[in-house]
Amino acid sequence: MRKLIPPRNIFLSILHAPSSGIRIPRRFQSTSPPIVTTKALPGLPSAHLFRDVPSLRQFRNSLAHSTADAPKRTVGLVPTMGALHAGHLSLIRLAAANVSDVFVSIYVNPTQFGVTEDLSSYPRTWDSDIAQLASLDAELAASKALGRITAIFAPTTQVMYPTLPPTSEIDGHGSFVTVTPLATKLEGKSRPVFFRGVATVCMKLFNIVQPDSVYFGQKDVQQTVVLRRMIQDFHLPIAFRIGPTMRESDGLAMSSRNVYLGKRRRTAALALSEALELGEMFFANGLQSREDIQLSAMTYLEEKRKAQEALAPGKRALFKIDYISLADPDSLEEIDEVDPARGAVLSGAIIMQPLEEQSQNEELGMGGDTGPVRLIDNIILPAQK
Ligand SMILES: Nc1ncnc2c1ncn2[C@@H]1O[C@H](COP(=O)(O)OP(=O)(O)OP(=O)(O)O)[C@@H](O)[C@H]1O
Ligand SMILES: CC(C)(CO)[C@@H](O)C(=O)[O-]
Ligand code: BAL
Repeated sequence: MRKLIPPRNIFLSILHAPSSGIRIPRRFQSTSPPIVTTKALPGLPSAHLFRDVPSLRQFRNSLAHSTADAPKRTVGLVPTMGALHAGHLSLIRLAAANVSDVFVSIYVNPTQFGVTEDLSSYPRTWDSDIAQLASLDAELAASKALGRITAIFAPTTQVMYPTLPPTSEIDGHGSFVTVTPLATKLEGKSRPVFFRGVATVCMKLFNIVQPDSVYFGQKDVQQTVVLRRMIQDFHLPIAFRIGPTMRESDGLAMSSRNVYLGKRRRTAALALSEALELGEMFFANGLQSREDIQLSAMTYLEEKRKAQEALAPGKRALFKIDYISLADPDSLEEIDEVDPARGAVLSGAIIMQPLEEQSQNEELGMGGDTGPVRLIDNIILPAQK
């Protein structure tokens, strides 16, 4: 069985990276994909795999100039951490509707994981990722979409952090992008280095790829707010696009981390999307106060939590509630009343606890439901037109 939280002493295991002389802790080393510079991928006839910056830049530059028989091409970047699912694919489809060349990055960025978080066990599913991209690219070709997947960027950590080993320590050294106070709210309260890591790696990806547009999912709403602010504040000439949250048929937001949920935890986890839907329903019926929206959602979620607590250990899936927030869509400040001209973001986070007792033949998730799993979700309460 895999443990989700790496033991602290993993930091004692330091490996030597011979080509640079930089010592990179094992937890920051990439295990997959194969080390190559650029090569064609099976099932992806128009795509190249890049693992370093110069080769990708060369390819990117070749797209920047029109020739007598070909117009200038446009590049859209979809950053991911792999373990692809329909949410990621929807962003690639959105990109392909807007640009000629879709670049997909697959990189599990160490600096956005806190020292006790699930970096070492984060799902890495390279073969399945490539198979899904191949089938999507065939779909794009058949549908005559504007764009195709033409580059997959899967850098190593040495490529992404060329001078200093990356750090997840709050006071660690390195070149970082910080976006405050946005990054300190909500997710940032529980994951203090998270948005520093996200903003830093996205700045690197944007500098390397130089995309015309970038595509992010609504599911990670605070990430979109932080990155949009970063693009604005640093005058990056990039269009920022957000794709809607893709959900399972029962409403659970798709997430790479859902693979850790066996049937019992997955069923209990629905409480989060249901609570947000309840708040949304009140808003849709004309209610605008925090009490009517945030408090109703919170009360519903708390009742569901207590209902699990009341069950026997072999039957229940305990979870902790981190927050239910009703916030302004740009500042993420908590609000008492939704301003109809601005709308609001209703968001939440819960932490599914490990199962205490498992029954025989129980359907378990990856890792045997032995580690905590953080789940987030949100619903946009739209501004009135
Ligand atoms: N359900 C979804 N619908 C739409 N976009 C999504 C969904 N889930 C993730 N994305 C987007 O895909 C991009 C890459 O996300 P990432 O690789 O971290 O996957 P993830 O499912 O969010 O993983 P995690 O479980 O770590 O949160 C992000 O822009 C993210 O918002
Ligand atoms: C944007 C991102 C790829 C940066 O590592 C990651 O935070 C994600 O997948 O949402
Ligand atoms: N989708 C955000 C990546 C993370 O939770 O680390």
